Amino acid sequence: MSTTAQSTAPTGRRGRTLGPVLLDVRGLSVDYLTTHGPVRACADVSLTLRRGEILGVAGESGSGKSTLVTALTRLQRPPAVTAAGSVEYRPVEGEPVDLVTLSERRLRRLRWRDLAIVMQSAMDCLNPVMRLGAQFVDVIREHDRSMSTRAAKARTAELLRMVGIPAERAASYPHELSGGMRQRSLIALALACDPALVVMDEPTTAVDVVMQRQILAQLVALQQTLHFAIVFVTHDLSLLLELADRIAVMYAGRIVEIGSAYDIYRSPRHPYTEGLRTAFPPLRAPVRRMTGIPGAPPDLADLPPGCAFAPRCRYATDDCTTAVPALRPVGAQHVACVRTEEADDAR
Ligand SMILES: Nc1ncnc2c1ncn2[C@@H]1O[C@H](COP(=O)(O)OP(=O)(O)OP(=O)(O)O)[C@@H](O)[C@H]1O
Repeated sequence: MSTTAQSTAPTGRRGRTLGPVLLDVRGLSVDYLTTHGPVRACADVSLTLRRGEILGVAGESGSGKSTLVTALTRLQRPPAVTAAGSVEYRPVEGEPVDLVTLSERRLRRLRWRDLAIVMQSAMDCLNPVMRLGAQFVDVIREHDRSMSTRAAKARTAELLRMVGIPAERAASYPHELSGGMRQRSLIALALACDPALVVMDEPTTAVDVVMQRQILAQLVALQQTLHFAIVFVTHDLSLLLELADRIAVMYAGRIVEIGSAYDIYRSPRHPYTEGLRTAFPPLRAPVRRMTGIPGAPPDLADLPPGCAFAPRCRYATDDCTTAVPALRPVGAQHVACVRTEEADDAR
């Protein structure tokens, strides 16, 4: 059965009006084909993303966040294969397309111009032997052949300035920039062709906390001006509580809770979300002792029966081991837990 988590809310945080649905993901499953058989790292994920919305994806290391977003953008590499599901992308003009089955040629046309991705490590994405500006000009001109090199250079300067990098740094090689500048230049590059969707996989893990906050503040400001949608992946729930309109929490390859950042902050309904929230308290919350979630995430090749979180869950009973719980509406969120109501009483 497909687990569905639709957003019907027309407004996001800060009272922003969200546009129509941009991405409609249905029953997406991704397997890693290993010598011991397939390992499902993304299981039956369904979600929608609206124009201008920021969706955060949170979860511990190994929960399947990167697998999900690389499958969304069709950037997964063997041994990963999309085993089931669809990713419907609805452009402003033209018919919706399923990114899972779209031809490589049509997909190439969508990249950068419709969907752009910012990965964890700028060094893996930037060409080390090419000056920064030349890399921008290449991307800009590949998608707009009518633009002169001169105009593309002017656009590069504008993009760099947008993220607080002096335009003359276009002449630098990536290794001549600080880590923060490299990450910011990747964000600028992602915005080069004015995409409707930017997917970001831990885009600030390589920089220190102060730089991280600066980059995120800049990102929010840009997003409010340019209105692109963001799927933002991180293990740090506190960061998403500040940034995202909605948050999807992943555990063992599944979405276990999805809801508005406000609701997830105020009243997490899945015991795993509750644990994550305690492990990553909101930045502005009073200081208190941080506690991790006891135990470790399961081996995806050897999942426990029923709810994969049950062995670590303080509310678990035998009921939890009979079947994988489906996402269901609980209050304002969707939660995959059969014990939510009982856990609420115990909280
Ligand atoms: N190349 C691979 N071969 C086999 N299994 C893999 C491979 N890459 C990932 N996996 C499996 O997929 C799971 C999810 O990995 P993924 O990188 O999507 O998690 P993540 O939540 O993004 O973690 P992180 O925060 O560490 O990047 C891993 O725990 C592992 O079991």
